[in-house]
Amino acid sequence: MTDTALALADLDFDRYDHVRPIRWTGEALELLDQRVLPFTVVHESCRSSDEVAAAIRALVVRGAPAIGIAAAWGVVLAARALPADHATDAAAASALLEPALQHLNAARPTAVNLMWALARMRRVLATAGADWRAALEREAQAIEREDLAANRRMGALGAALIAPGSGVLTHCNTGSLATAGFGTALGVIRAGVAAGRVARVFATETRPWNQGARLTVWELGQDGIDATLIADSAAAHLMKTGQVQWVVVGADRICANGDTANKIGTYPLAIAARHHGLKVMVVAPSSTVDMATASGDRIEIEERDPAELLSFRGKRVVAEGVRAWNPVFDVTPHALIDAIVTERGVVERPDAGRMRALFG
Ligand SMILES: CSC[C@H]1O[C@H](OP(=O)(O)O)[C@H](O)[C@@H]1O
Repeated sequence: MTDTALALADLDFDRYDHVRPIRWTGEALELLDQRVLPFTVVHESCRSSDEVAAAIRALVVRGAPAIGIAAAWGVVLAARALPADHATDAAAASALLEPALQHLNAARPTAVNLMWALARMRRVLATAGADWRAALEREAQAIEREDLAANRRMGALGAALIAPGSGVLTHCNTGSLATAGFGTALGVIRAGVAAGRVARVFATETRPWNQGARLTVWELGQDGIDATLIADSAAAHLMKTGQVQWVVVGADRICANGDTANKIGTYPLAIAARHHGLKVMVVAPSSTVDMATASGDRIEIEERDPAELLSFRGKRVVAEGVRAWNPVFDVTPHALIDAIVTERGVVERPDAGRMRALFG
């Protein structure tokens, strides 16, 4: 039974939301450039859907929910770029905007939140009246608002699973930087710390892009939450010491049977956790659940430029002529996951039947 007494009634959410990756100004989409955090805080201003697609592709904005939100605003920018007299109704606009939506959709292949957000914007175009431009803006605002509410609820639900005095290991960045705020797995950690259940936080560096080393420990530090950084390769050794009881991670796509695609390195963490008797919690909003994909072997795993492995901040760190392979996600089988926490509820020991019971 999941205790929702951790409904965070007394949690000061503003204390936990210092960074916001996305800000709509009414004219442009301001994106916190995560490529240069934590030492440089600079925003990239996107004034077209193509600029948003390029920013998603380049990881200016990253994190499954955040790229869905950014893409939704990209559709708003594309609509604003249509000459006022050019598309008089939603049907005409839908046809004219489709190339922009397809370009946004192609920015990154693994996080289903991107496709989910664009499908919501298409539904608006298919049903809106003469005020379709305003309807698109309202939908992008709703997607962002719903994500923040989902993260706060998941924080409560996930923290309730963690016994007081526990240690938690997290991977990649799943915080305010990857969402509309508060975070998914980091939201559970924030709630767990606030509720006195999480006593120790460890974060992996998360090679090669170092989301953990550059983003997670910085983001938690903004909240005054003490986190210990470890090398990815130290995770199993840490588990052996008994300092952690949970591995808590996010997701980019959760399949109909509970198989979960997440940042590369999640799969070996789950294997090591099972070997050492730790539990694995996946935390993601229902916008990350893809019931149309039966199992993890059908997920397209993004492979990025090998230069992300061969160089660091533009400086080559490997001898010339060396080849690299750079898949940036892997799939954790549902059998290695103890709980999938969503805003609709918790699926414990996920399998196809238990996923269907919650997601239909
Ligand atoms: C709540 S973020 C979910 C997910 O997205 C991250 O990937 P990336 O940094 O490449 O966008 C990572 O896999 C997180 O767990």
